[in-house]
Amino acid sequence: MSGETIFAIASGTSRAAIAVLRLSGPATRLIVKAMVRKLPEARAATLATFIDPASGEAIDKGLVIFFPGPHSFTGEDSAEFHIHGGRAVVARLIEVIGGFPEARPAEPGEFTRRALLNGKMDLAEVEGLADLVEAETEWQRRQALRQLEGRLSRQAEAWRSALLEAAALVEAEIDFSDEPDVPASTSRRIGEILKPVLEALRAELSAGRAGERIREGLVVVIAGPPNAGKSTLLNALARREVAIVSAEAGTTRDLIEVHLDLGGCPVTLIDTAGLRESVDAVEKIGVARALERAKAADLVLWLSEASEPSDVARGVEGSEIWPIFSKCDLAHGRDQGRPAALHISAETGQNIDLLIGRITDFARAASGDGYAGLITKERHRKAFEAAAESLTRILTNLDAPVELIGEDLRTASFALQRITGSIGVEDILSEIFSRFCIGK
Ligand SMILES: Nc1nc2c(ncn2[C@@H]2O[C@H](COP(=O)(O)OP(=O)(O)OP(=O)(O)O)[C@@H](O)[C@H]2O)c(=O)[nH]1
Ligand SMILES: [K+]
Ligand SMILES: [Mg+2]
Repeated sequence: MSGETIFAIASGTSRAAIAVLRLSGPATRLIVKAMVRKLPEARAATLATFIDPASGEAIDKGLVIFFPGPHSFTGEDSAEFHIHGGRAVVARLIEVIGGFPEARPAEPGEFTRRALLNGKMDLAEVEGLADLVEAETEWQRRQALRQLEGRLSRQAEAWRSALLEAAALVEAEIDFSDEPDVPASTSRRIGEILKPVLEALRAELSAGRAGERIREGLVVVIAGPPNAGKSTLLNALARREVAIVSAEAGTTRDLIEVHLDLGGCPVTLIDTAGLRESVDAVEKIGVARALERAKAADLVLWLSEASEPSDVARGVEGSEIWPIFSKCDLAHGRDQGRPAALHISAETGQNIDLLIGRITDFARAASGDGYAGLITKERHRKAFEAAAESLTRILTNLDAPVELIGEDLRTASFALQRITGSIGVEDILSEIFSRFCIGK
């Protein structure tokens, strides 16, 4: 694989002042030299005229940076061309580089894949990088950067070396002792080594899904009867006209999503079709989708007009549901005496900021107030749980036969190794790299 030299525009496809083309692989030196006449100093941004080696014609003037392997992102020779971002410039450069028989366009995430294969990054760090590229809020950015910088990896490795230390004691017993039982001093020492690891694992697991919530964002669904003002509320919360509003019941059919950043906390707000028994085939589908999303939501804003009997959350039991009364600017909306619920008007803006404040508080609490623990994905949690389970078994029965202790140590160690990807990662790799963009 590393016999091939790959290239891609790493700066996205939209028009911009500057575009960055990335190149990595053994033919990098040859291509750079051919295009700027001489190999530039390593790792220094160098002004150069890029030429088409076939005709000698200038393509553009810009910066070239050469990163000799192994001290590069991918671990192999690589380079960046910073060119003007015009479509014709980019197209010509791609054409010329693609004309080298040694070079081919990169697959999504292929630069990072090479970094992983060349040991420049481990799996948890790659996940952090993918999350950083996708981060939309400050909390997501910070969490992703911590993982990219190796915080999760280092901790998993530290725990694993403690397990190896315990395993060495167990091995010594198996090799050198004829006794079926572990001497008390050895099992005490094993307990001393493993107890803090188990406690730390349990502390991490006690944060629930906070890290995953930060990564994925909280889902808040606006649901309720037709014409309650759901789409109007979505627009008010998003502060732009996202959904169509009309006096006609049954306006919204599809799910309409907006991404909000509530104090750093990512929230996906979803407007849905008004819930009613409909004979219209399309509206029926809309109602079914609305119910499905509401059931899976972290929070449902159940909106209805104060003048109407509130038919709270039919069919969405199970989620956290807040009854909210709309159109409180209308006279009949006010005198209903429903103090428990929030009365809002998207028309006048009454209590909209209060509602945003409450959703923000809910979202922040549900995602652990910014969370700074290690678990950001279900697979991390599964691995921690598996390790904790094996360690619990050992610590509750330190007098067990050494072979059993050894077996549990191996299981725990494997679980932790899956975090950094030193074993059993093929299934996870394709999932991760399918999310990467071209040029990363
Ligand atoms: N007076 C007043 N009218 C409102 C308010 N919110 C919405 N409306 C009106 O109520 C009507 C229905 O609003 P929509 O936002 O389309 O209601 P919806 O719940 O999305 O309706 P469906 O998508 O059809 O289920 C429109 O005519 C809005 O202008 C409000 O706070 N005050
Ligand atoms: K409507
Ligand atoms: Mg609507």
